[in-house]
This record gives sequence, structure tokens and C-alpha cells, in this order.
Amino acid sequence: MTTYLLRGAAPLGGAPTDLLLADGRIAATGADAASGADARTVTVDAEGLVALPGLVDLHTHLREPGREDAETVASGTRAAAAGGFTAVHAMANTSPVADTAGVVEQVWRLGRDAGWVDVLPVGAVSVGLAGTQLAELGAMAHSAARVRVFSDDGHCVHDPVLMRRALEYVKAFDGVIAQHAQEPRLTQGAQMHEGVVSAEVGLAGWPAVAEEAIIARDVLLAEHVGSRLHVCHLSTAGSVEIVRWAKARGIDVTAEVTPHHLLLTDGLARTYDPLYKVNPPLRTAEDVEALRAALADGTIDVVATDHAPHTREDKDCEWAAAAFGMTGLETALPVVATTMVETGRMTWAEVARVLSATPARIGRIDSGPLAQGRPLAVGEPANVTLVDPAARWTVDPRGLLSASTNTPFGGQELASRVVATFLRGRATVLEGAPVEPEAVTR
Ligand SMILES: NC(=O)N[C@@H](CC(=O)O)C(=O)O
Repeated sequence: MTTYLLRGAAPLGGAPTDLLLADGRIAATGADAASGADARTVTVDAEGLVALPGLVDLHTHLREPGREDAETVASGTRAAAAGGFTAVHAMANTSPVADTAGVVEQVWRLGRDAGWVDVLPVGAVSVGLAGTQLAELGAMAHSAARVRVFSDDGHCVHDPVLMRRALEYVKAFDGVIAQHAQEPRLTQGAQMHEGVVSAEVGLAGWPAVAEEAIIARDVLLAEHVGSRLHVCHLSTAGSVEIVRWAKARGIDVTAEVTPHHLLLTDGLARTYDPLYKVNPPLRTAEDVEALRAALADGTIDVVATDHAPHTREDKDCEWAAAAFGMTGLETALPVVATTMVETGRMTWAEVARVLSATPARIGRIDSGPLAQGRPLAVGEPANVTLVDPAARWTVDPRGLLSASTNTPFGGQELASRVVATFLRGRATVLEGAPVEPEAVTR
């Protein structure tokens, strides 16, 4: 197998050094790296680049099985690698729903065979995402896919008894319930954030309280049963306050924010362009500021993409008829760099925390054969992402690799670019372009 010598990379913004990737691991650093190189070694000039541990996404929609016209495991994970990811959690709202050991194993196998990133299937909480009957959580946890994250994402687990049972059940295998916090009655027919802009454009509003009421209930339930709760795509200033309160109380809760909620606001609905229609909706500038502050101070633990590819038929129509969702795997890191690093709110080491180490810990993939996200130390798995922090680029939707083109960032200038990605020492991206995997053996 080819080995790689990354010359002059700065691990987490530290002093530049050399890294030797061999046999799937970081084999050597510093002067030892160059002396360990041999005839199999390809040298990568990494001068001026930041070396991050491979990125881990807690929230990706890969659409397979069922909607392969929007994305497949292969196309979505190829886009993920281009975005610097080495692992993604694949959401359960597929068709059929990933609510059995059979479906999660299928998705896991498709990911393994594609070879771009580790695919960690998320299991549904309820059968068919219907919110009435608990799915086979234990069978999914003990399957080959080793599911640890369970979510009805796209739907809220709104029945408090079902939520309580799910939180209790996953304690047996150290799982976590990732809640899509959306009170269904308060959001019936809702199209966008409820506020000044929704009144102006005449679209049905989605009040912040519909998210906040569920988060408040769930942190109390998590406390009551002593279990682990993760809040998906938190989007309001009020939600931040509730999570801050819960953490101060010692409740085992973590929260994610999406890149689009860190950058975009509900004012974009004035365009009536469904590219900006997403669940939860884009909020106000005050919410965006609260989310950035909460990510910087650790109240929000991770950035997760909520990559939600949709076909032209489902997106290129009038607002009310369009699907909720936007793609995000290939723009996530640049959006975080633009909103958090360029603004001086976070260092690259903190970016590694919110896009790699902490999501790996929440998904319980930070140990064992899928070890991810540890500092780039000798002996650790060689999951490495090289980023050019000085690059600036303008997003061209046609230049992205996802099978769907519903990015809200087309035409936007963003900071930083992924130059290379290595999955267990194998290059999946070099010079910004994907490297097709030969038959993957592991
Ligand atoms: N986030 C989104 O806007 N869409 C998600 C599911 C969802 O509605 O949350 C999708 O699967 O398309």
C-alpha cells in the first residue's frame, strides 16, 4: 500500500512538522517521518496547510435505500470525503426506514464497499418514524453496524412516554437519542421562521417556542431517567439558553448547530427561493449571533451538516410545495472557517473539537477499530484532513460532488479549502480532487 509523507503540515495550528502515514496509522512525525519514507512513499507538500483529524459528521442524509435519485451512499460519501470527512452518521429517514438490524447493516455495508468514509448508520427511534412504537434499538445496537445514535430526524419523537422509554432503553449499550425538536402541533403547515419576515412575505410561521418547548421537556426527561440526549440542529437563542441551563445542572445533553444556521437568516425567504427552505428554518440575525457565541463557548458541542440532498423536482418549485433541506457536506468546513475562524472566535484546534473529536465521542466511535478524531499522534489511525486556511473560493453548485445541487451557498465566497483527506492512511482526496478507491479491503 502507498504510504504518504505530509511535509510541513501544521497539526492543529501548531508548529509545522512532517507526518508519515503508513499501514493505516500515523507512523512517525518530525524528523522520524522523513527517515521512515521508502520507495512506496508519495510526498505531499503540505507547507502552509493545517492538518486536522478527519472530520466526523453526526447528521448526514444519504437517501439510500429509497431515494437514490437524490443521493446514494457512494455519491454522498464521495462528497463527504471532498469536504474533509472520514466518518458520517447516516440518518434513518430512508425508504425503507432504518428501523431494523437488516436495514442498518445494509447501509453500513454500502458505506464499507464504497470506501470513501466510515458510514455509521443512525437507527430510527420508532417503527417507520411513526412515533408510536419503539423500533428494535437493541438489535440495531448489536448488529454489525453497531448503532449508537438513534433518531427519528425529520420527525420529532413527540410522545413523552415513547421518548422516556427510548432514553431508558439506550442506556444498556451507551446509546444516545438525537432528537429533532419540533412540536408538531405548533408547526402544522409551517414554512419558515415565525417573525417579521414571515408576516411580510405571507408564509406560515414556525415559532421558536416549537423547538424550545421540546428541548426543555427532553432535558428534563434525560435528567429524570439519567440518560444521554443529543439535540439535533439547534437553531434559536432560546434553545441555547435551555441547553446552557441543563448543562449547568449536570444533565447529560449535547447539541449541534448546522453550518447554514451559523451563516444564513430568514431574510432570504424574501427571495421565495426554496433553496432556503429548511427544517428547522433559517432564523434571525440575533439567533445566528447566539449560535456563534454558544459554539465558541462550548454550550453547543458540535457542528453537524444536516446534508439533505433533494432532486430538482422536489426543490425547483414553489416554496410551499418544495422539500425542506439543503446540501452541506462540501461547504461545512469553509462555512465554519468563515463564520468562526476568520472572525477570531475559534482556533483551528477548536474547529477540530467541534467537527471531529466531539462528534466522534457523541457517536461513541472514539475507541476500537473505528477510532477517530484523536490528536494526530504516532500510532493513531491515519484519518487526516489537510486544509488550506488561506484559500478563498466562490461556491459553484455545479462543481460540487453531491448528486443533488440544492446548496444555499452558490455564489458565496468562503474561506479555506480541503486539499486532501486520508482514511486510515489511504488518500480519498488529493489536490482537492477525489481519488477513486480501488477495491477496498479491510
Ligand atoms: N433538514 C431538512 O430540512 N430536511 C431533512 C429532514 C428534516 O425535515 O429535518 C431531510 O431529510 O430532507
